[in-house]
Amino acid sequence: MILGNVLNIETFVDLGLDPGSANTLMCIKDQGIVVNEPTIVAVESESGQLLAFGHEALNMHQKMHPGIQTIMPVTNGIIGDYENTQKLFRELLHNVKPRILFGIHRLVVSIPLSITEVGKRAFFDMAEHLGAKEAWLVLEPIAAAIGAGLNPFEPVANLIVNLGAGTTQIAVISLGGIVSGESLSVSGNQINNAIIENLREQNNLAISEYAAEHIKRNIAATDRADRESRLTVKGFNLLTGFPDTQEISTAVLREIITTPLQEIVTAIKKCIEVLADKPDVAVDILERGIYLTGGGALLSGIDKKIQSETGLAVTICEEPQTTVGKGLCTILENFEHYRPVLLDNNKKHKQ
Ligand SMILES: Nc1ncnc2c1ncn2[C@@H]1O[C@H](COP(=O)(O)OP(=O)(O)OP(=O)(O)O)[C@@H](O)[C@H]1O
Repeated sequence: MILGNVLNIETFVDLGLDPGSANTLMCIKDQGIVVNEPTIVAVESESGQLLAFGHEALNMHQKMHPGIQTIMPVTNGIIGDYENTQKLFRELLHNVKPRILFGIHRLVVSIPLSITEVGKRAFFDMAEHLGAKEAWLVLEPIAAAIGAGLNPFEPVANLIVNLGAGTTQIAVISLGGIVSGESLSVSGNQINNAIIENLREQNNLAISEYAAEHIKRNIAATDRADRESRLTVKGFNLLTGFPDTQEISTAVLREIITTPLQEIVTAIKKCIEVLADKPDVAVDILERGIYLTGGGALLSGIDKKIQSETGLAVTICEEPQTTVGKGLCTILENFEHYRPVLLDNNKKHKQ
């Protein structure tokens, strides 16, 4: 409830949290996405004191001196560093506008398919530390399906592929559950790593994560989506021991990212192949195709690549990096309707 437009303060809110390996999104019921920041903090190495978070910390990444450390506390969609995740979420919440006066009533967090019971417990503990009265979890592909405007309860199967930074989540969803699913630890980060490793080995050029990200955003997954050209790549020449600039053809760079992309395509195919004993589900997928969500769906030509390898139509969802966040908003706004797809911590919720 808004306390006052003049004060611009909320009392208790229902909050959605999409804690990605690269980006954290938060949404508030009836207000949409209110936070979209990189999942990173910068801390003082000795004391661990927080110096910066989100975009500001990302700008410091890989440019620090030994006195400063940057940490990406969420790994593959699960909490890797509890203390720094908590610091980050607290700061992000503190910056939410309109200000939250008393705290969180209901918190819904998206989690990857591969999460363990310990991983779920970490999110429930985090919710308690953040002062949430109720905590709920939802599998990321289900939140993505809802965000894409699909009805997860329908007796019709939908194939969702969420291409994040740390994981690729592939799921066939029908009747509110996962018919066939796979959580692959090959996604945007692994494509960047392939670029970094190949240029180091083949060109003796050491480049930053930032440079690899820039390259990836300027090449395509298939030659049919790419206009052949050359990219200027700056880095450190390991032979001369000096900074260096090299012109590298997009065809060569595209070849470098083929291996991780092929692993993603193979995993999608496997998820479809296990449907041999469920022909009706397979027919639904044939008719409806594949829905791509997550920031990785923005890789130029990835739809064409998956389409040519699977023979299925591929739809890239609008603003795919926010599809899960949009799904969380929809869940908060229709909580009782979506409750069957949510997991709680089996504790009695505080009144
Ligand atoms: N234009 C683009 N071309 C290619 N890749 C892109 C583009 N824009 C963003 N990405 C990639 O999208 C990924 C981030 O997507 P997203 O924010 O959905 O991931 P995340 O939710 O943080 O990760 P995860 O779900 O794995 O925990 C990064 O790997 C980034 O490189």
